[in-house]
Amino acid sequence: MGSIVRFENVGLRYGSDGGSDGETLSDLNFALAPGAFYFLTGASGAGKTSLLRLLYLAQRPTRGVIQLFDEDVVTVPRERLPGFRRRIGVVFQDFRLIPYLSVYDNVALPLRVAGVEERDLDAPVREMLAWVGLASRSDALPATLSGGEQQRVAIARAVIGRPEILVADEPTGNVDPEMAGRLLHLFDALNRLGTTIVVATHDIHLLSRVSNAQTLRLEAGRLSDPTGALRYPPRTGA
Ligand SMILES: Nc1ncnc2c1ncn2[C@@H]1O[C@H](COP(=O)(O)OP(=O)(O)OP(=O)(O)O)[C@@H](O)[C@H]1O
Repeated sequence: MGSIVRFENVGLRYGSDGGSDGETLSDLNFALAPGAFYFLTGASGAGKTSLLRLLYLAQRPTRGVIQLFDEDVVTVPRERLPGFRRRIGVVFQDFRLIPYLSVYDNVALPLRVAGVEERDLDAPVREMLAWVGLASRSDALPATLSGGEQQRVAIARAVIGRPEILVADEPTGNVDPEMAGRLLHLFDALNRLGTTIVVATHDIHLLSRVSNAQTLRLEAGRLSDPTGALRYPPRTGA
């Protein structure tokens, strides 16, 4: 125990070209503490999305060890990956809402996939829609929503299954500062319920808006540690 995510000597290279220095991500060594809030910052192209894709198991590293929930997820059999993915909520940079499903059905989707009975769906879905301020838009199709509203649907869908980790890639990228503040407030509230949060952003103004957040910074595929977040968290129960 002690960490919920652990990267050891992780590197990622896309394709087969490039020499030994052709990696997109290099020498990543860090651990994330359960229940903590992290911002991942860095310039465009620094590798933020790539690191998040490793974290939510959309991409395997070229080298190194990645542990989630104290298990090695690089060598784990493929059929076990969905079980890990269900424990991680993802807010994609481009939302990825299902265009032909209503707001309600988009948010209900993870519960339906997890086999929750229809009669048990309604209350949590309506509660979540109210939480993100979209109770009155539940029948709308995504294309009829504003960018900020779509972003909130994406967030509701990511958190409805009560993931242990929430990963969000530029979740305030398309909204005005007021909406960005509201979305961060949602993440903060979720964090207070115990969810570990990782938010990638190149908007450094966001960083000061969550009082207990730590910052990880990527520069050309390597992590630096402005707030000391990378120090391995103390092991409990020692
Ligand atoms: N599927 C891919 N195949 C090849 N190269 C890729 C792929 N995805 C990303 N890259 C490259 O990896 C580097 C890092 O990209 P990444 O999207 O991870 O950066 P980022 O920090 O998230 O950028 P942004 O803030 O612009 O989203 C870039 O040079 C990009 O071109």
